[in-house]
Amino acid sequence: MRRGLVVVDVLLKGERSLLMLHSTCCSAISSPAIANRTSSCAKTSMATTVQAHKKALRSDIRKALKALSPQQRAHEDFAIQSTILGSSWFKWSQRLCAYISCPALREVDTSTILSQLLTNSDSEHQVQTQKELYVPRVEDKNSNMRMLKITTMDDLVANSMNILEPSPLDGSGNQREDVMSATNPVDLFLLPGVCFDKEGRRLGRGGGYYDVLLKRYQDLALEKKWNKPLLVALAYSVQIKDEGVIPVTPTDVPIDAIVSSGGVIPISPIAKEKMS
Ligand SMILES: Nc1nc2c(c(=O)[nH]1)N(C=O)[C@@H](CNc1ccc(C(=O)N[C@@H](CCC(=O)O)C(=O)O)cc1)CN2
Ligand SMILES: Nc1ncnc2c1ncn2[C@@H]1O[C@H](COP(=O)(O)OP(=O)(O)OP(=O)(O)O)[C@@H](O)[C@H]1O
Repeated sequence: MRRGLVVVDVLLKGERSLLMLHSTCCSAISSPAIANRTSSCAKTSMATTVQAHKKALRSDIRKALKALSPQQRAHEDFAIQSTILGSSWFKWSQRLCAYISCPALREVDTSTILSQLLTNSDSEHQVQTQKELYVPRVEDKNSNMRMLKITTMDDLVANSMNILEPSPLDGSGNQREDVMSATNPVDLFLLPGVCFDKEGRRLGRGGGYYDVLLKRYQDLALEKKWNKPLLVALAYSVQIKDEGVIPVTPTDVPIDAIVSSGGVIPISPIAKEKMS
Protein backbone atom coordinates (compact mmCIF):
# COMPACT_ATOMS: atom_id res chain seq x y z
CA MET A 1 0.00 0.00 0.00
CA ARG A 2 2.78 2.43 0.97
CA ARG A 3 4.59 1.70 -2.28
CA GLY A 4 1.45 2.66 -4.20
CA LEU A 5 1.18 6.01 -2.37
CA VAL A 6 4.83 6.81 -3.00
CA VAL A 7 4.25 6.17 -6.66
CA VAL A 8 1.35 8.61 -6.87
CA ASP A 9 3.35 11.19 -4.90
CA VAL A 10 6.29 11.03 -7.28
CA LEU A 11 4.02 11.13 -10.30
CA LEU A 12 2.90 14.61 -9.37
CA LYS A 13 6.43 15.97 -9.51
CA GLY A 14 6.86 16.08 -13.25
CA GLU A 15 6.91 14.44 -16.65
CA ARG A 16 10.42 12.93 -16.61
CA SER A 17 10.13 11.20 -13.26
CA LEU A 18 6.74 9.94 -14.36
CA LEU A 19 8.25 8.20 -17.36
CA MET A 20 11.12 6.54 -15.57
CA LEU A 21 8.86 5.49 -12.78
CA HIS A 22 6.50 3.75 -15.11
CA SER A 23 9.13 1.49 -16.61
CA THR A 24 10.11 0.48 -13.09
CA CYS A 25 6.54 0.17 -11.83
CA CYS A 26 5.46 -1.97 -14.70
CA SER A 27 8.30 -4.44 -14.41
CA ALA A 28 7.80 -4.35 -10.66
CA ILE A 29 4.15 -5.34 -11.05
CA SER A 30 5.16 -8.37 -13.08
CA SER A 31 7.12 -9.64 -10.04
CA PRO A 32 4.60 -11.60 -7.89
CA ALA A 33 6.25 -10.64 -4.58
CA ILE A 34 5.87 -6.94 -5.25
CA ALA A 35 2.51 -7.31 -7.01
CA ASN A 36 1.06 -8.79 -3.82
CA ARG A 37 2.19 -5.78 -1.82
CA THR A 38 0.78 -3.27 -4.33
CA SER A 39 -2.88 -2.44 -3.72
CA SER A 40 -5.30 -2.99 -6.59
CA CYS A 41 -6.16 0.71 -6.37
CA ALA A 42 -2.51 1.73 -6.90
CA LYS A 43 -2.21 -0.75 -9.78
CA THR A 44 -5.30 0.72 -11.45
CA SER A 45 -3.91 4.20 -10.98
CA MET A 46 -0.54 3.22 -12.48
CA ALA A 47 -2.18 1.40 -15.41
CA THR A 48 -4.35 4.44 -16.10
CA THR A 49 -1.34 6.75 -16.08
CA VAL A 50 0.64 4.46 -18.38
CA GLN A 51 -2.28 4.44 -20.84
CA ALA A 52 -2.51 8.25 -20.61
CA HIS A 53 1.19 8.54 -21.29
CA LYS A 54 0.99 6.15 -24.25
CA LYS A 55 -1.85 8.26 -25.65
CA ALA A 56 0.18 11.48 -25.35
CA LEU A 57 3.18 9.86 -27.03
CA ARG A 58 1.00 8.58 -29.91
CA SER A 59 -0.30 12.11 -30.40
CA ASP A 60 3.27 13.57 -30.50
CA ILE A 61 4.43 11.01 -33.04
CA ARG A 62 1.33 11.47 -35.20
CA LYS A 63 2.21 15.19 -35.39
CA ALA A 64 5.85 14.46 -36.25
CA LEU A 65 4.74 12.08 -39.01
CA LYS A 66 2.35 14.66 -40.45
CA ALA A 67 5.22 17.16 -40.53
CA LEU A 68 7.40 14.91 -42.72
CA SER A 69 7.56 16.12 -46.30
CA PRO A 70 6.33 13.73 -49.01
CA GLN A 71 9.90 13.71 -50.37
CA GLN A 72 11.38 12.67 -47.02
CA ARG A 73 8.75 9.96 -46.61
CA ALA A 74 9.36 8.64 -50.12
CA HIS A 75 13.12 8.59 -49.47
CA GLU A 76 12.69 6.61 -46.24
CA ASP A 77 10.04 4.28 -47.76
CA PHE A 78 12.44 3.43 -50.58
CA ALA A 79 15.47 2.93 -48.30
CA ILE A 80 13.56 0.70 -45.83
CA GLN A 81 11.97 -1.48 -48.50
CA SER A 82 15.29 -1.81 -50.39
CA THR A 83 17.06 -2.87 -47.18
CA ILE A 84 14.44 -5.55 -46.53
CA LEU A 85 14.27 -6.83 -50.12
CA GLY A 86 18.09 -7.04 -50.27
CA SER A 87 18.55 -8.82 -46.93
CA SER A 88 19.39 -12.50 -46.53
CA TRP A 89 16.87 -12.93 -43.69
CA PHE A 90 14.07 -11.73 -45.96
CA LYS A 91 15.26 -13.77 -48.94
CA TRP A 92 15.37 -16.92 -46.83
CA SER A 93 12.00 -16.41 -45.18
CA GLN A 94 9.34 -18.78 -46.49
CA ARG A 95 6.25 -17.64 -44.64
CA LEU A 96 5.62 -14.18 -43.32
CA CYS A 97 3.02 -11.96 -41.73
CA ALA A 98 3.07 -8.36 -42.89
CA TYR A 99 0.88 -5.29 -42.63
CA ILE A 100 -0.75 -3.58 -45.59
CA SER A 101 0.47 -0.01 -45.18
CA CYS A 102 -2.14 2.70 -44.89
CA PRO A 103 -1.04 6.08 -46.35
CA ALA A 104 -3.53 8.03 -44.19
CA LEU A 105 -1.87 6.61 -41.05
CA ARG A 106 1.55 7.63 -42.41
CA GLU A 107 2.87 4.09 -42.08
CA VAL A 108 6.11 2.96 -43.68
CA ASP A 109 5.13 1.71 -47.14
CA THR A 110 5.10 -2.06 -47.62
CA SER A 111 3.58 -2.14 -51.11
CA THR A 112 6.83 -2.81 -53.00
CA ILE A 113 7.79 -5.64 -50.65
CA LEU A 114 4.34 -7.22 -50.85
CA SER A 115 3.93 -7.02 -54.60
CA GLN A 116 7.45 -8.34 -55.11
CA LEU A 117 6.96 -11.31 -52.83
CA LEU A 118 3.60 -12.19 -54.37
CA THR A 119 4.94 -12.17 -57.94
CA ASN A 120 8.39 -13.65 -57.40
CA SER A 121 9.19 -16.95 -59.03
CA ASP A 122 12.53 -18.50 -59.90
CA SER A 123 12.21 -19.25 -63.61
CA GLU A 124 15.85 -20.33 -63.98
CA HIS A 125 15.38 -23.32 -61.68
CA GLN A 126 11.74 -23.86 -62.61
CA VAL A 127 10.77 -23.84 -58.95
CA GLN A 128 8.23 -21.63 -57.37
CA THR A 129 10.02 -19.54 -54.76
CA GLN A 130 6.90 -17.61 -53.90
CA LYS A 131 6.63 -16.98 -50.20
CA GLU A 132 3.44 -17.50 -48.26
CA LEU A 133 1.95 -14.25 -47.03
CA TYR A 134 -0.53 -13.68 -44.18
CA VAL A 135 -2.04 -10.25 -43.58
CA PRO A 136 -4.19 -8.80 -40.77
CA ARG A 137 -7.96 -8.83 -40.60
CA VAL A 138 -9.62 -7.18 -37.59
CA GLU A 139 -12.46 -9.36 -36.30
CA ASP A 140 -13.89 -7.18 -33.51
CA LYS A 141 -13.12 -4.34 -31.12
CA ASN A 142 -11.82 -6.73 -28.41
CA SER A 143 -8.27 -6.92 -29.77
CA ASN A 144 -9.14 -9.92 -31.97
CA MET A 145 -7.24 -9.93 -35.22
CA ARG A 146 -6.45 -12.85 -37.53
CA MET A 147 -3.67 -13.19 -40.07
CA LEU A 148 -5.13 -14.67 -43.27
CA LYS A 149 -3.29 -15.99 -46.30
CA ILE A 150 -3.49 -14.02 -49.54
CA THR A 151 -2.01 -14.81 -52.93
CA THR A 152 -2.67 -11.56 -54.74
CA MET A 153 -3.30 -7.93 -53.79
CA ASP A 154 -6.71 -8.38 -55.46
CA ASP A 155 -7.69 -10.44 -52.38
CA LEU A 156 -7.92 -7.20 -50.38
CA VAL A 157 -10.86 -4.89 -49.72
CA ALA A 158 -10.99 -1.65 -47.67
CA ASN A 159 -12.50 -2.02 -44.17
CA SER A 160 -14.35 0.59 -42.11
CA MET A 161 -11.02 2.16 -41.08
CA ASN A 162 -10.01 2.35 -44.76
CA ILE A 163 -7.28 -0.25 -44.28
CA LEU A 164 -7.08 -2.95 -46.93
CA GLU A 165 -7.73 -6.43 -45.55
CA PRO A 166 -8.71 -9.88 -46.85
CA SER A 167 -12.28 -11.15 -46.84
CA PRO A 168 -12.62 -14.40 -44.82
CA LEU A 169 -13.44 -16.37 -48.01
CA ASP A 170 -11.28 -16.51 -51.12
CA GLY A 171 -12.53 -16.07 -54.70
CA SER A 172 -13.69 -19.70 -54.83
CA GLY A 173 -15.68 -19.39 -51.60
CA ASN A 174 -13.15 -21.34 -49.48
CA GLN A 175 -12.04 -20.16 -46.02
CA ARG A 176 -8.64 -18.48 -46.24
CA GLU A 177 -5.93 -20.17 -44.23
CA ASP A 178 -5.48 -18.62 -40.78
CA VAL A 179 -1.84 -18.45 -39.70
CA MET A 180 -2.83 -20.02 -36.36
CA SER A 181 -3.91 -23.21 -38.14
CA ALA A 182 -1.13 -23.37 -40.73
CA THR A 183 0.96 -26.56 -40.82
CA ASN A 184 4.28 -24.73 -41.05
CA PRO A 185 5.80 -21.90 -39.02
CA VAL A 186 6.04 -18.24 -39.96
CA ASP A 187 9.67 -17.03 -40.01
CA LEU A 188 9.12 -13.30 -40.07
CA PHE A 189 6.65 -10.63 -38.96
CA LEU A 190 6.87 -7.15 -40.51
CA LEU A 191 5.22 -4.96 -37.90
CA PRO A 192 3.62 -1.55 -37.95
CA GLY A 193 3.57 0.67 -34.91
CA VAL A 194 3.65 4.24 -33.71
CA CYS A 195 7.15 4.28 -32.21
CA PHE A 196 9.96 1.99 -31.12
CA ASP A 197 13.23 2.07 -29.21
CA LYS A 198 16.58 0.32 -29.57
CA GLU A 199 15.82 -1.90 -26.57
CA GLY A 200 12.85 -3.50 -28.36
CA ARG A 201 9.97 -1.50 -26.93
CA ARG A 202 7.07 -0.97 -29.31
CA LEU A 203 4.09 1.33 -29.01
CA GLY A 204 1.12 0.41 -31.23
CA ARG A 205 -2.11 2.22 -32.06
CA GLY A 206 -3.71 1.22 -28.78
CA GLY A 207 -5.99 -1.61 -29.86
CA GLY A 208 -3.84 -4.38 -28.41
CA TYR A 209 -4.38 -6.29 -31.68
CA TYR A 210 -0.72 -7.04 -32.32
CA ASP A 211 0.24 -7.72 -28.70
CA VAL A 212 -2.56 -10.28 -28.38
CA LEU A 213 -1.79 -11.96 -31.71
CA LEU A 214 1.97 -12.05 -31.16
CA LYS A 215 1.53 -13.63 -27.72
CA ARG A 216 -0.84 -16.26 -29.18
CA TYR A 217 1.60 -16.99 -32.00
CA GLN A 218 4.59 -17.26 -29.66
CA ASP A 219 2.62 -19.68 -27.47
CA LEU A 220 1.73 -21.74 -30.54
CA ALA A 221 5.40 -21.84 -31.66
CA LEU A 222 6.40 -23.03 -28.18
CA GLU A 223 3.74 -25.77 -28.20
CA LYS A 224 4.77 -26.93 -31.69
CA LYS A 225 8.50 -26.67 -30.86
CA TRP A 226 9.01 -24.23 -33.76
CA ASN A 227 11.57 -21.45 -33.81
CA LYS A 228 10.06 -18.15 -32.77
CA PRO A 229 9.48 -15.81 -35.75
CA LEU A 230 11.67 -12.70 -36.09
CA LEU A 231 9.64 -9.63 -35.11
CA VAL A 232 10.83 -6.74 -37.26
CA ALA A 233 9.34 -3.24 -37.04
CA LEU A 234 9.54 -0.73 -39.92
CA ALA A 235 10.17 2.83 -38.75
CA TYR A 236 10.62 6.34 -40.07
CA SER A 237 13.44 8.10 -38.19
CA VAL A 238 10.96 10.19 -36.16
CA GLN A 239 9.43 6.95 -34.85
CA ILE A 240 12.63 5.83 -33.11
CA LYS A 241 12.67 7.19 -29.56
CA ASP A 242 15.37 7.28 -26.90
CA GLU A 243 15.35 4.60 -24.25
CA GLY A 244 13.14 5.41 -21.24
CA VAL A 245 10.55 7.32 -23.28
CA ILE A 246 8.21 4.50 -24.31
CA PRO A 247 6.26 3.13 -21.33
CA VAL A 248 5.64 -0.60 -21.40
CA THR A 249 3.38 -3.04 -19.55
CA PRO A 250 3.83 -6.80 -19.14
CA THR A 251 1.58 -7.54 -22.19
CA ASP A 252 3.72 -5.46 -24.60
CA VAL A 253 5.60 -7.95 -26.78
CA PRO A 254 9.20 -6.83 -27.46
CA ILE A 255 10.49 -6.66 -31.04
CA ASP A 256 13.69 -8.30 -32.33
CA ALA A 257 14.80 -5.55 -34.70
CA ILE A 258 13.96 -2.25 -36.38
CA VAL A 259 14.51 -1.37 -40.04
CA SER A 260 14.85 2.36 -40.66
CA SER A 261 16.28 4.39 -43.54
CA GLY A 262 19.67 4.03 -41.80
CA GLY A 263 19.52 0.22 -42.11
CA VAL A 264 18.84 -2.68 -39.77
CA ILE A 265 19.00 -2.25 -35.98
CA PRO A 266 19.22 -5.77 -34.55
CA ILE A 267 18.14 -5.87 -30.89
CA SER A 268 17.65 -9.41 -29.56
CA PRO A 269 20.45 -12.03 -29.56
CA ILE A 270 18.68 -13.99 -32.33
CA ALA A 271 18.39 -10.83 -34.47
CA LYS A 272 22.09 -10.06 -33.89
CA GLU A 273 22.89 -13.58 -35.09
CA LYS A 274 20.59 -13.59 -38.14
CA MET A 275 20.56 -9.95 -39.23
CA SER A 276 24.04 -8.51 -38.56
N1 LIG B 1 -1.81 -1.14 -41.76
C1 LIG B 1 -2.25 -1.52 -40.59
N2 LIG B 1 -3.10 -2.52 -40.48
C2 LIG B 1 -3.56 -2.89 -39.26
C3 LIG B 1 -3.12 -2.24 -38.09
C4 LIG B 1 -2.20 -1.18 -38.22
O1 LIG B 1 -1.76 -0.53 -37.26
N3 LIG B 1 -1.79 -0.85 -39.48
N4 LIG B 1 -3.61 -2.66 -36.87
C5 LIG B 1 -2.95 -2.49 -35.68
O2 LIG B 1 -3.52 -2.54 -34.63
C6 LIG B 1 -4.90 -3.35 -36.86
C7 LIG B 1 -6.00 -2.32 -37.01
N5 LIG B 1 -6.01 -1.42 -35.91
C8 LIG B 1 -6.12 -0.07 -36.02
C9 LIG B 1 -6.22 0.67 -34.86
C10 LIG B 1 -6.36 2.04 -34.94
C11 LIG B 1 -6.38 2.67 -36.17
C12 LIG B 1 -6.50 4.17 -36.30
O3 LIG B 1 -6.96 4.68 -37.28
N6 LIG B 1 -6.04 4.91 -35.30
C13 LIG B 1 -5.96 6.36 -35.34
C14 LIG B 1 -6.44 6.96 -34.04
C15 LIG B 1 -7.85 6.65 -33.72
C16 LIG B 1 -8.28 7.20 -32.36
O4 LIG B 1 -7.42 7.59 -31.54
O5 LIG B 1 -9.47 7.21 -32.12
C17 LIG B 1 -4.52 6.77 -35.53
O6 LIG B 1 -3.64 5.99 -35.10
O7 LIG B 1 -4.30 7.85 -36.07
C18 LIG B 1 -6.27 1.93 -37.32
C19 LIG B 1 -6.14 0.56 -37.24
C20 LIG B 1 -4.92 -4.36 -37.96
N7 LIG B 1 -4.48 -3.85 -39.20
N1 LIG C 1 -1.98 -10.40 -24.41
C1 LIG C 1 -2.97 -9.59 -24.01
N2 LIG C 1 -4.02 -10.08 -23.35
C2 LIG C 1 -5.04 -9.28 -22.95
N3 LIG C 1 -5.06 -7.96 -23.16
C3 LIG C 1 -4.03 -7.40 -23.80
C4 LIG C 1 -2.93 -8.19 -24.25
N4 LIG C 1 -2.06 -7.34 -24.87
C5 LIG C 1 -2.61 -6.11 -24.80
N5 LIG C 1 -3.77 -6.14 -24.16
C6 LIG C 1 -4.64 -4.97 -23.86
O1 LIG C 1 -4.90 -4.22 -25.02
C7 LIG C 1 -5.02 -2.83 -24.70
C8 LIG C 1 -4.14 -1.99 -25.58
O2 LIG C 1 -2.79 -2.27 -25.27
P1 LIG C 1 -1.61 -1.31 -25.74
O3 LIG C 1 -1.95 0.10 -25.47
O4 LIG C 1 -0.32 -1.84 -25.22
O5 LIG C 1 -1.71 -1.57 -27.32
P2 LIG C 1 -0.68 -1.23 -28.45
O6 LIG C 1 0.61 -1.93 -28.24
O7 LIG C 1 -0.59 0.24 -28.60
O8 LIG C 1 -1.48 -1.82 -29.70
P3 LIG C 1 -1.13 -3.03 -30.68
O9 LIG C 1 -0.70 -4.20 -29.86
O10 LIG C 1 -2.41 -3.29 -31.42
O11 LIG C 1 -0.09 -2.58 -31.63
C9 LIG C 1 -4.66 -2.70 -23.23
O12 LIG C 1 -5.82 -2.59 -22.48
C10 LIG C 1 -3.92 -4.01 -22.93
O13 LIG C 1 -4.06 -4.38 -21.59
